[in-house]
Amino acid sequence: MVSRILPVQPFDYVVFGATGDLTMRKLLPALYSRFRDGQFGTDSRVIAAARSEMDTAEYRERAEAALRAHIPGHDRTDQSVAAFLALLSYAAVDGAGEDGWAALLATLAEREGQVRVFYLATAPALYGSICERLAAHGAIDGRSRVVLEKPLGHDLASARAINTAVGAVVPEAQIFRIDHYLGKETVQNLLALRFANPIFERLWNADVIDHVQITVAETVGVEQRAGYYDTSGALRDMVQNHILQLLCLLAMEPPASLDADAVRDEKLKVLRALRRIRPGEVAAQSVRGQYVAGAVGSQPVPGYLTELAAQGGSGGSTTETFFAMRAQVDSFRWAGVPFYLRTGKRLPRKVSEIVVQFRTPPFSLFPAGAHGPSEPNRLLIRLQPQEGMRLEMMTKDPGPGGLRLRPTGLDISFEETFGQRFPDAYERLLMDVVRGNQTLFMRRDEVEAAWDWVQPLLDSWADSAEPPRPYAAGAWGPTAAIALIERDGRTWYE
Ligand SMILES: NC(=O)C1=CN([C@@H]2O[C@H](COP(=O)(O)OP(=O)(O)OC[C@H]3O[C@@H](n4cnc5c(N)ncnc54)[C@H](OP(=O)(O)O)[C@@H]3O)[C@@H](O)[C@H]2O)C=CC1
Ligand SMILES: O=C1O[C@H](COP(=O)(O)O)[C@@H](O)[C@H](O)[C@H]1O
Repeated sequence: MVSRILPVQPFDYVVFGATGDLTMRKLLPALYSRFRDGQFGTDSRVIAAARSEMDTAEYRERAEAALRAHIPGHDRTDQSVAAFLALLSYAAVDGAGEDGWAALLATLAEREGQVRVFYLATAPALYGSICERLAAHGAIDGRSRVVLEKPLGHDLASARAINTAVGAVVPEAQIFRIDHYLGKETVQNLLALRFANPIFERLWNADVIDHVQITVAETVGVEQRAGYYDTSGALRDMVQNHILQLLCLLAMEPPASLDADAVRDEKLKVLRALRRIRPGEVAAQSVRGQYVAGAVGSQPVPGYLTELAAQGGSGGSTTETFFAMRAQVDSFRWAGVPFYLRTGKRLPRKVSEIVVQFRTPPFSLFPAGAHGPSEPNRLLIRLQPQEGMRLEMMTKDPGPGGLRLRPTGLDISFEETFGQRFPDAYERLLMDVVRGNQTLFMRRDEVEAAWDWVQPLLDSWADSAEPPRPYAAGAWGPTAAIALIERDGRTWYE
């Protein structure tokens, strides 16, 4: 159980894209978990919308199967599942046309005055047209919120076009651009780590920190999402949003308050301070890769192109499934401190981790060799799995006869410390939308600044005849990714 549940006001949650992968794997389980924990009651409703023709009974069957597949048995009861399913109804609606809107609007009209959330879990190309129709039908009022899934657009121009189309009919204060990484407990903990613990904040600068690494590694391939992934790739799928958000939280100045705009203003400054990559520097500062057949956890797995072909994709895709980069934040605080970023599919382990490596002492009393190994201090922030933190430091190896050092660590496992289930990121975010709290959502200028920074990479790849570098599934990306950091005399933490 999650501690201290603050109930939210009754709502109607309308999910467009309700038959899709995201709804089934994440949104319905998150809503169920919040219902089971008593955060909302039977006076709220979930209205599932997609084009497929089916009735509510059939949708509830699908939803039940999804809950059974994605919520562990010890976290659900037949009674609470049945009570949750009773809140669901289905409306066949075409977000790009006129079919089905009358029935949806009639359902909404049954609860005038209720908070309405319109969650757009569809392709981003539909966001503008769904919002225009919602507005034209009078479904948007001061109590409505619209949630936009990531990645918002395909590049800077399309992101701007979507923001403009949605912004023309929905006020910015009612738009929630979701990045589920911001809903992860360990990501929010970055704020607590930095700003509730002065010992760290005083060290959080270029005088003390040598470099920062952000790794978001996955063992899975493209799963059943090849159609989406092949048009996206690692840069759009993971870096433009999740990894840049992590970088912002690590690098930003202390906000004046936890007010949504105060936090988002500081993140925006980081995005704007990120050094733009010039076309001639792309190859030296970044590496893109694509996996070929290999083995992950001793299981043989096919290459990306084979997985793509199995889902009807055509050969010769140059979509990157791995990306690494040396980024630089041009500010007083971070001058000269590289931020090494990497993410990929079919890597050896699923791990999301931040490594803050501190500088070595200006003079060593313990030269390496004579006194055992010499390792720099590092703060490891494990976002998932085994969430926690570890401060790596040198200690004296116990025993007589000389003074030898040994690397040891101060470890905090969040699971052991708090002894409770960590809610899925979507649980927190879905309820924040109902509350109208935008702190953990991205503002228009933030999203566009992030696209603005990645755009030169996208342009350079589009102009280049060079394909991504191959790497065997189960390796840490192409060898060029190792060279990227080792050229600087540093090494990836593994
Ligand atoms: N899946 C994931 O893990 C993640 C997904 N996302 C984002 O979430 C969004 C949805 O992704 P995902 O669930 O994977 O996609 P899917 O392709 O699995 O689902 C798309 C959904 O949109 C519906 N849809 C398509 N066209 C229309 C239309 N004209 N009107 C109404 N509904 C329509 C489809 O149903 P039907 O065909 O019946 O209309 C289906 O329910 C995307 O923007 C994606 O980038 C973000 C993070 C993770
Ligand atoms: O947004 C996405 O994130 C997932 C990884 O999320 P995590 O919470 O499991 O770390 C990724 O698999 C997917 O491709 C991407 O769209």
